[in-house]
Amino acid sequence: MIDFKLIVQSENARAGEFHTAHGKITTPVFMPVGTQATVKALTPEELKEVGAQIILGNTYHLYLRPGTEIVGRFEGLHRFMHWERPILTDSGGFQVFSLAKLRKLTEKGYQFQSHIDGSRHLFTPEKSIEVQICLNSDIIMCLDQCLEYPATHEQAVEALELTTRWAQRCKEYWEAETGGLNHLFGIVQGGMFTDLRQRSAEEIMGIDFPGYAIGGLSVGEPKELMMEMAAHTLPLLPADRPRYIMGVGTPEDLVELVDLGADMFDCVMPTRNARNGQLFTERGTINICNARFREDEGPVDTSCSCYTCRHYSRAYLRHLYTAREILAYRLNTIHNVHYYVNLVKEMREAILAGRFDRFKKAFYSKRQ
Ligand SMILES: CC(C)(C)OC(=O)NCc1c[nH]c2nc(N)[nH]c(=O)c12
Ligand SMILES: [Zn+2]
Repeated sequence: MIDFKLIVQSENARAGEFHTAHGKITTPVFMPVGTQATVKALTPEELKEVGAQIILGNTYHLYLRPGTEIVGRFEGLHRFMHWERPILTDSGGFQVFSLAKLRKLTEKGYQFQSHIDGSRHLFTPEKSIEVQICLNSDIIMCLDQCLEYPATHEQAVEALELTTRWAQRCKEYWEAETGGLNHLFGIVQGGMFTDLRQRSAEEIMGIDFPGYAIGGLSVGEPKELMMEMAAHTLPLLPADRPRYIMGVGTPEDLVELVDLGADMFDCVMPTRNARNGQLFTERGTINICNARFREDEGPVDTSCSCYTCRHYSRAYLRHLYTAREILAYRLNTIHNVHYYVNLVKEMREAILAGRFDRFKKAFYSKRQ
């Protein structure tokens, strides 16, 4: 079982820690996304330097390419990609829907055609767990049905009921196959309906998992609706287990959700926006290609201690980006991932010091 320890709770914000087969994780934690066994543009050494504790991989992508046979040769992802710290793998559900062609959802699982070579596959809950065990990831996710937005109450009921039946199948297969080498997290769905979020949470908790994720958010709904669903669902989850909000979010989202009691986050924003020239600072985001940075000798953010901010000016980063130089993507990504990892680290420190409210006020006051 998981040894999640709550170190302090101020209001709803929590600081905790738990162990995995590849080391300890302190929460709140941000997980950089490394979909195809790499956090794009960074080496594992650079990831460590920016403070990443754990990264996310995607079962759907790695199953299709390079495939479990090759990753299995290296006894899993860690040796294959030279990352010795924890890895969380997503189960493939929502990737099938956002990437695969000609996909069909049946009781058995997802039927789909690979977006790479058109080959046909059936991804069942058991198959997803089998692949994640082969990847040797430290936290594995149930195969769920992530519902698009908007959806009717009826559609949300169907999706949460399937998600519950699949969660049961995932747990049974996981118990038979590993019995605890890794942590299997359940995923709560229920669309944008508080009654269904409640029902999904109760059904998933009824199966009992080491940790719980809230899925189906940041699917295009208004921000206040996302926050309403999170605010309703988070307190329902057991206090002694990690709570993971999937695919979220902006820096503001992370501050709000930690305040509501969330512990774990993953999001493509820091890495994807870095490649689009959008950089995060304590005053908000900047687009580095903007002409106003042409002669700016200052760092991206004067309060940032990352490698990029210690050695390079905005003028140079703007030059690299407008010239589409490869180094632009690397330096931008180092800064953005450091920003996100550092933000949750500062929140943890504030919670431990009993001054999270002051932290939150200061966070917003700088972003006027
Ligand atoms: C559409 C985007 C990616 C913006 O957001 C979501 O889909 N957000 C929800 C989400 C992200 N990752 C998930 N993994 C799984 N298993 N299930 C989910 O619901 C999700
Ligand atoms: Zn920086």
